Amino acid sequence: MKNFTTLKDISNLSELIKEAILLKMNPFEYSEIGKHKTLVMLFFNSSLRTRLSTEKAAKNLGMDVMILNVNDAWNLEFEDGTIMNFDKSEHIKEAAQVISQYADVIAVRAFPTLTDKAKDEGEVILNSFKKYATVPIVNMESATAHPLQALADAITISELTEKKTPKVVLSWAPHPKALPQAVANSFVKMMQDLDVDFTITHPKGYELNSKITKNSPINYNQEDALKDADFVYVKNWSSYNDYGKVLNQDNNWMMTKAKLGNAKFMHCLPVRRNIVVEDAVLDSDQSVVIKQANNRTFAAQVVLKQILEDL
Ligand SMILES: CCC[C@H](NC(=O)CCC(=O)O)C(=O)O
Ligand SMILES: NC(=O)OP(=O)(O)O
Repeated sequence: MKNFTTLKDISNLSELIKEAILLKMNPFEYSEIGKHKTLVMLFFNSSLRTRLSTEKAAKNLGMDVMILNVNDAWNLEFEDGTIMNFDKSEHIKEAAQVISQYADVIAVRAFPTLTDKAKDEGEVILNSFKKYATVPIVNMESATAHPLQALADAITISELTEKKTPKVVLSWAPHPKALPQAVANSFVKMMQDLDVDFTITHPKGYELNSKITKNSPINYNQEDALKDADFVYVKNWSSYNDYGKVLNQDNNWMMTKAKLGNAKFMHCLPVRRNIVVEDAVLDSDQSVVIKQANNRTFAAQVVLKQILEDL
């Protein structure tokens, strides 16, 4: 594996999931493979799970890890040809090459603007690192994708399903802020690659990019969509078509025990209790969010292992 920036970088999903589960059973089996190799993790935005699980994954493989909150360094310019006489001190061309000298692998988190759709869809930050860095790049959530989360989600469903083809529902839920579509996008793409009966449910106006949802069924009636679900994945996202807007905060879309039926509840975390999902769900044995978050380590570890093997 060269880079891990989108789910397209996965050559064999079922094998990757199996390998991740084996790593989970014996996390230090390959603790020599990363010896004298350095992972540099760059955060343009906040994180708890991604930061800690990816560092743990790297260290399980024997890697050294350096972490930089990029906003603590110089303000970076990403446009070519800019006369840099304003608030940007360094161009990505220099920054990416310099960091590449300190790193064997660079991981980047950079959320969308949610105001400039072209810039976000163009994945300017992530693709600038891919263009100017001279080492492999790992996406720790970019403007339109969160592949490490989606891989952990797939591992979780594969481990916990009691059926060959479980019914999986992605349900929108309200949130006080405008959030990215990245997690939802990658989950949709991942479910399209798994043997699941997949449905998306959200209010009108929250359609995700149709180039991603393709022919996955969309049901505007949440209750109907949730019928007989085995896994319910809840996530808020802001409008794609009315880009970055919060059109609806209807708390009738909050996930409740009554709606959940016998399904397992999934969420990438962090989650707003009693806005996105009621306490009773999170505090029940139907919630698998803690197991799901644990699988972030092994999603990152199997990706880093495959990148290290191809260095
Ligand atoms: C893994 C999720 C990261 C991010 N979530 C948030 O920004 C939540 C922020 C909040 O609830 O204040 C998102 O929705 O993409
Ligand atoms: N799920 C996830 O990526 O969590 P963090 O934003 O805490 O990294």
